[in-house]
Amino acid sequence: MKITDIKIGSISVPLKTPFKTALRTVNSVNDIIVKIITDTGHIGYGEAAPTGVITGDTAGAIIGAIEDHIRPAITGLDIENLEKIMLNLHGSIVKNSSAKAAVDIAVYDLFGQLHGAPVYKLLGGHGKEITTDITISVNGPEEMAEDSRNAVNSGYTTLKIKVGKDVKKDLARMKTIRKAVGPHVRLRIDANQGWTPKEAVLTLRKMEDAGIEIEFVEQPVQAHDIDGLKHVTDNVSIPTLADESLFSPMDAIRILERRAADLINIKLMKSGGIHNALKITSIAEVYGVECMIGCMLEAKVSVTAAAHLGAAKSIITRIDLDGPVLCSEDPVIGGAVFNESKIVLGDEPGFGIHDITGIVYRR
Ligand SMILES: C[C@H](N)C(=O)N[C@@H](CCC(=O)O)C(=O)O
Ligand SMILES: [Mg+2]
Repeated sequence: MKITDIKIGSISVPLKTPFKTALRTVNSVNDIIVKIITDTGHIGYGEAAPTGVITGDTAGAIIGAIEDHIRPAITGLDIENLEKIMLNLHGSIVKNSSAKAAVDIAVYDLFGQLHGAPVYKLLGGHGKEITTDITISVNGPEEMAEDSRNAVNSGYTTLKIKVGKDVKKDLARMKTIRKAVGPHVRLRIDANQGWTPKEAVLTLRKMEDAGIEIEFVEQPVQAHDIDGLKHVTDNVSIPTLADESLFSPMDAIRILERRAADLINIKLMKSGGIHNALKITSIAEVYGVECMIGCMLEAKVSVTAAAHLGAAKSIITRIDLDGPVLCSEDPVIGGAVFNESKIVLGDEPGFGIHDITGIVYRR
């Protein structure tokens, strides 16, 4: 099963409601799709999310990285030799983790098809059903409380609350939401780098003092500020989780060796795909640190791939794969079934993706 071509296209899917974080406001998922074609007629699908404010990757840069660097480096290689493909993929260009993720996902889709098995079984096979949280966008306290109540009524037992925009309002946001949903709903918060280390400690301590139970705080401070992240970790009881600070396996070693965070968030768009994400899970196992598997604003191709990884590895104990349920349409035929908080993986080989509607390929 040799790679003969990589086609590149794009999809645009409107969101149900605007997605708002401390970093950006978005109304639709506009992602790059790759389709790897083999000499045996098999097709592997992948997806890249151009999340410039987090990865630095834009749509144009993703297309350029694949066309000018990745495609020439892996065309002609046999899917049987996954190791060689991954060496060439990751050696073809530095950074560009989203472009690498899209191609890595499509290659794993083909690897599963080659072996006649769903990818989660090839990666460890821990389980085939997982439960995701849902994100509550950052807005005024009352609007967030209403969104939280609606999510709980739809069956979500864990909410990921976006904060970090206008620090003075964050305590009010959390008090109002906790009151609205009651004591039994799990609340995790994501500041998306919106606080200084001092603001983070002060705000989180106020939340602790107010008796607001919080599962963990995600990325309280700027991505590069590992000292600041450690300062928060050392000075509040709420566990911290590194997101934007941790892209690569080397980042994982640096953060875990210093005990700068209590938990880590793996995203295929940051790690450059499953190959490196597996290295991060192994590092986390060595340090005994549990992981979350997360996503950017992504549609069902790449989130299905992330779900297979999340289902395969027992060190991944938390799931933030709500991209597809935030979308108002699903252009992907096949893949995992996303039914609100429940994600069920199929038994078809690879990722079980059959087609994507409304896609325009470049060549
Ligand atoms: C969509 C997911 N729940 C999420 O919040 N992901 C990111 C932000 C993604 C984006 O801006 O596209 C996160 O920070 O965890
Ligand atoms: Mg985050």
